[in-house]
Amino acid sequence: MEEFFEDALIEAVVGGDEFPPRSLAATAHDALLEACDRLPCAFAILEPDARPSMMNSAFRTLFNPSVPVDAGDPDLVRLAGGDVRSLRSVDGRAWPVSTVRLGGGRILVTVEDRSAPAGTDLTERRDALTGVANRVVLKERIVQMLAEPEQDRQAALFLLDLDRFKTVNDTLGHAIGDKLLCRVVERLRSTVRKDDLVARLGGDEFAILQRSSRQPEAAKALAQRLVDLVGRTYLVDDHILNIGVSIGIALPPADGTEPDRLLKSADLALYRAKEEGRGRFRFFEQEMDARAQARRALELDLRRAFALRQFEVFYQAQMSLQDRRIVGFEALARWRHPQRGMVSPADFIPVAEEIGLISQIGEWVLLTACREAARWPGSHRIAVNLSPIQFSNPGLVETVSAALATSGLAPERLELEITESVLLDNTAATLAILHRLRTLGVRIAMDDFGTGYSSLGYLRSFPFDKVKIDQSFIRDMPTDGDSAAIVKAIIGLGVSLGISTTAEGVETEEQLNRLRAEGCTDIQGYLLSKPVPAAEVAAVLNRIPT
Ligand SMILES: Nc1nc2c(ncn2[C@@H]2O[C@H](COP(=O)(O)O[C@H]3[C@@H](O)[C@H](n4cnc5c(=O)[nH]c(N)nc54)O[C@@H]3COP(=O)(O)O)[C@@H](O)[C@H]2O)c(=O)[nH]1
Repeated sequence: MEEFFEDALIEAVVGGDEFPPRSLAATAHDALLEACDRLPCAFAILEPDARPSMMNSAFRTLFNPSVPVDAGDPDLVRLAGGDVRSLRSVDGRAWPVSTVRLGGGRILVTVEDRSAPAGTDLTERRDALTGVANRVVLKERIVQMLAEPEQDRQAALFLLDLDRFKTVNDTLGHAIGDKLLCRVVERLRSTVRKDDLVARLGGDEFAILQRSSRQPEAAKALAQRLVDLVGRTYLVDDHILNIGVSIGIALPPADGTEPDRLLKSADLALYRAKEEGRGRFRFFEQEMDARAQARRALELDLRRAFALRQFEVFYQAQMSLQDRRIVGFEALARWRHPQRGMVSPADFIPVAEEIGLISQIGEWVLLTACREAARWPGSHRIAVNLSPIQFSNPGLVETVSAALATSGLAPERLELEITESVLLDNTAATLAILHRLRTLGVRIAMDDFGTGYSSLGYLRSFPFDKVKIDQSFIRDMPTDGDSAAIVKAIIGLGVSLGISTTAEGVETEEQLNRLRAEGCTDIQGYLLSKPVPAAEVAAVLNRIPT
């Protein structure tokens, strides 16, 4: 009874296609279907009129028979009548089958591995978890499709990537993640037509080969349905889960006449869909190829940049509003490339994060900044940015500790800036790392505050030393009432929590005066100084008193 009320409450709050809540019988039914999908054989149960009333995914993948409402699948009718002992799969191969008469005139049809044609293993052709076709089958189908006469070749290749699936897996565990994947597959299957193929390529990546003569309209309609359906709420073992899907679509022959080229085009379109904010679909466009090549060239240059010593660290002053003295500097990475010129970290840091170079760059910036700051006159603080990716590196605390030891910098002079996204994933582990860093004696600042999702909760979860107010609010403060109100609220929060506040991107005296009037403790921005090379730090210190 209690469970009913809880579920009814969830239903009222969330809505979605998985509600009303599933009963125990429905859950058992799900488990049975999942078990059937995992059996090392393909099977179906035929009604007396040869209508398949149940089939596992392997059977559907191989034969794709007419759906239950349609009694007319001729192969199944012949099989039920005992006229044939084999079935032809969608790729044209004949598969020997066994039949067993069940009660009520039903027939159990099974295709087992041992009865597969020579050289073919049923379990090797489908995904073990979800039962749908695997990459091998997908490629075969693409090859077949591309070999068809042009008028029959109308198809669209979809590549799908689930949004936020990793968070579910990481926070709730793989068992829930696996169940969620099976539910996603159910929805994909329910959305496609009989002639379409659903395949799992691994992890949370899926593909659909859609057959329709109405391209691109049919692909667009299916993509819209998929984004809507996959994005609806799921209830898995009492967990309410919300994920989304990003989709890239390639249309043959324009986007590829070879399977690999077609897959690549769909992949580039998927990449663009993710780049544009996820939860959407994109068709491949030729321009994506040029961009991908430019991006590959950037990656190659970035990989070489270390060996060629093209990185530098610039420093931007931070000033106390109480006495207008410099209290510290932020270390900002710079990449000086002989042909590209000075590449902005806004452009290369995300690429470095994606290709796994960020920890190396981050460590180098940290050590360089600590070494240079240790040589400055006075005891100004040095702030260094930490990428969220660096938190998945198990040696982060040791790296910081080694940088302090090697440089001789006093720990209290080092401030590590993290963004809210660090706390988004795997919060318990991240908090443990933050506490260990704090134990070293370093300060921890929350960067770009106000741009994330649940800023207030994060401020409660860890005793930050400083909050940096994102420069977008400072820029808009004089003209936009909402930004001014947000700045005021963040400063007020800092005062109440005893955390200092640094306004980023201060460019005018007007902004400075308003920030001081509101009680902001420090500022950073072009008004004081642009980021400068190490050799010019002394000049900044001479210009602005310390
Ligand atoms: N993980 C790491 N991230 C890094 C590192 N070095 C930089 N970054 C991040 O890259 C983003 C872009 O940095 P950058 O181009 O250096 O821009 C910084 C300032 O130059 C800019 N700024 C400062 N004052 C002003 C101003 O008055 N006007 C204006 N238009 N821009 C200004 O703001 C950036 C400082 O940002 P923040 O770190 O949020 O304080 C940026 O997100 C860097 O964090 C690195 O080593 N690792």
